[in-house]
Amino acid sequence: MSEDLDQSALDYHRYPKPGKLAIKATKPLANQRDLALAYSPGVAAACREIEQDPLTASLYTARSNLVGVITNGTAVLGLGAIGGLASKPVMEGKAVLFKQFADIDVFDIEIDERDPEKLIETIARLEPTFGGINLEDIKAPDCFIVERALKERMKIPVFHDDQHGTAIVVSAAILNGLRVVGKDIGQVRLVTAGAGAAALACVDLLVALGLSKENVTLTDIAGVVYPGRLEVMDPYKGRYARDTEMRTLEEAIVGADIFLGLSAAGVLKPEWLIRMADHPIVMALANPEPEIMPDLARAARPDAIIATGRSDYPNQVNNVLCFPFIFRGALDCGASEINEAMKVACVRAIADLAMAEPSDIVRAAYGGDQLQFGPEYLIPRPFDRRLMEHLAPAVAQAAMESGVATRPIADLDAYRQSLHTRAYRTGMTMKPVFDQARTAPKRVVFAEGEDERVLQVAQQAIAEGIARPILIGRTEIIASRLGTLGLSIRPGRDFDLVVPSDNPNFEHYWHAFYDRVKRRGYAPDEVRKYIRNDTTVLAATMVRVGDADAMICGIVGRYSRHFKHVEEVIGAAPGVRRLTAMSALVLPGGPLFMADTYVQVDPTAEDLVEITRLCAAEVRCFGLVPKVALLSHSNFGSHDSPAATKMHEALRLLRELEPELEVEGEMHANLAFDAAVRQARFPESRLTGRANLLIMPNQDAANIAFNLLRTMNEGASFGPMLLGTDRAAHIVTPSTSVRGLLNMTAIAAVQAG
Ligand SMILES: NC(=O)C1=CN([C@@H]2O[C@H](COP(=O)(O)OP(=O)(O)OC[C@H]3O[C@@H](n4cnc5c(N)ncnc54)[C@H](OP(=O)(O)O)[C@@H]3O)[C@@H](O)[C@H]2O)C=CC1
Ligand SMILES: CC(=O)C(=O)O
Ligand SMILES: [Mg+2]
Repeated sequence: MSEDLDQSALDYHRYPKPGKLAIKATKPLANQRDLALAYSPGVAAACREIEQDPLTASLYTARSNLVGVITNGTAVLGLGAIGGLASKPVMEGKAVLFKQFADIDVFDIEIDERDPEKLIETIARLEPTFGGINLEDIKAPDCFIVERALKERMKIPVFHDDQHGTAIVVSAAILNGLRVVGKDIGQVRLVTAGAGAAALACVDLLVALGLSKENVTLTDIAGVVYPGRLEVMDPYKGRYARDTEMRTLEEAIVGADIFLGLSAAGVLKPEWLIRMADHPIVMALANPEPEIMPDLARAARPDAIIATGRSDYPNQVNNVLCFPFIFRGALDCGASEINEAMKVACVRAIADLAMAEPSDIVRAAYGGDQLQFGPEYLIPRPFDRRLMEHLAPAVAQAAMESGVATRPIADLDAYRQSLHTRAYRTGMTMKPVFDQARTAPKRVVFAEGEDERVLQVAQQAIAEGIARPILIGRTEIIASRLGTLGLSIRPGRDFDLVVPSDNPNFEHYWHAFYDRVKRRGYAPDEVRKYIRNDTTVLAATMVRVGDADAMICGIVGRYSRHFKHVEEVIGAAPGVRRLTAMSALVLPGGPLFMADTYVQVDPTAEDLVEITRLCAAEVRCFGLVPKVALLSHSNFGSHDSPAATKMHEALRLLRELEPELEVEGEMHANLAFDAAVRQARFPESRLTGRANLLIMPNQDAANIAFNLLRTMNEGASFGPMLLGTDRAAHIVTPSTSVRGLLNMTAIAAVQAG
């Protein structure tokens, strides 16, 4: 790992609060009454119910959505037995993945105990706390003993992620790899590097899926596992001992179709690859350094299909693709265990999803990457938001069919639909935008380049690879603030610096600005002053003449002042009548966009149509299908005030101009979110589910609603995004945070592309 990545990782873990997790209350506790309900005496009612019927724990406590990620720190990634305390960042990390990918809550538990029997005793006693147990990074063969004993003793799913999570993802990748190369699982020969937790579970599952046991050769630190071997042996490896003269991986790999590495860095030599069968599958999955780097493997065997556990190469085979989603399905149907049928269902669902036609939404989420099933795309990517709705129902169905579901799901289609909605509210709103920005980083100029938030964002934007920042400001101020903040970026090397008082392009810029505003009452002298003193004018002019691709201003001063200059210098794109501002919130129900929050005070019906179309196009950049509600005090024609009539007229025009757009109105705000009430009130509604874009009748309504929601919810907000401009330009507000500014940088960079 580079020193830079190390330092960034340390900062990530340390600031603004140490660690990656916190506990959040889900019920109000604001007054004496709340206290009486949450705690004594009210809480006793919930206790009594559970005492009488233990299944009601899923109704009155968080247990049914709570997983324990439990380790003793004896085989942490490829780092070895580093102990419970040092393993805590990994376990907190697993917890965050559970939450972000599948909305599952986790307590990470690190236990200082190496004796398997004592470990079993400790974990078994935690059953009242959890809906499921995810064992992590416990060394082989202890992990087999611990898992088997806990499965027997506990009535909740116990799942050793390094074994089964890995095995499920590896099996999906191998099944699909064999499809690509046209080989039959019953015929192929597989050789492993590693005979520990992950490797043995992979081989077990592959054998269950049709791999012939006779075609498997295990190798580990002592070479080939054969009958009678004494060195580092255990009965678990012994099950695959092969009667052969071969003693080394170098010998065993000759003629093999599949190499499965779950061992250590650099174990596989390129020259050995040459002796594998045609079109070999090479899975080098040791973390963080694989058994062979993909470039070396590719050079030795151009016909190979190659996978690693890393995110920086194609075909990332990592258990993160499995554990959040298999637990989602298991928890939702109250499964008492995760059995073989559920694992196989998960394998098939992962494999099938990779072969499904990628939607435009998924393509957008990966910056337009070609996600076509083939040698470089064997299994879905971890950020594929379809994973939860495909995998969890398949797992739940298998649990029900195999009789282990204590709370069977009556309507799987409705369940699938609810997961679809859930997948879009798990904090990944900005992901598609960042991915798109990364594909072709743009030059983004910041008018307030001396601001500390801008300096931090500049460093992060460079690290994220989303933009090349241009900062407007004074050399010495920026240098001193970079020092105070401990930031490593430097002008010239990492970003460009434009000093207004010493600007070599001064002549060029003031002429360009003058050209734009000479008919707006500006005199040449005044224009020169603006270019020297007003950094918003300077930034906008740079974008206008092509010296920057996008701009961000507004951290200091009023929105209206910045807007005036941006409108003068950059103006509207051809075909756009008026600019508009859209703001966004990330709410528990998913992202919510609103317009016009800052620019158009009282838009006409025609203006509202343009606002809706500009905003809907922007919503698509977030990988979302726009669902638009035109809001009003009137409900489907219940009032005929001018404000209600213009919303009604806007809908009529939108139906003509954008018949494909899912838009409905005019309606009360609650109907935008509550599909059932909407359907009862107006059965012909063309809006389905929850609206994600609210178009308000005027700026007062939009701005007030946005600020109310922003204050009352803890969720992130971003924007305002200025839409309809001829070049990408955004005016943020003085209260913007570093994260908000970084988001706007990514949005600006994407628009500039
Ligand atoms: N991509 C993914 O999703 C996952 C990757 N992994 C990675 O797989 C590796 C193994 O993990 P896990 O099974 O949990 O750990 P274990 O400790 O249970 O097993 C490690 C195995 O690798 C063998 N081994 C170690 N060093 C060498 C070497 N130099 N040459 C040959 N064999 C070697 C060990 O041999 P011996 O038995 O003789 O000691 C043992 O069989 C780790 O790097 C881990 O990060 C694990 C889980 C998921
Ligand atoms: C990915 C994982 O769980 C491991 O490497 O241990
Ligand atoms: Mg692990």
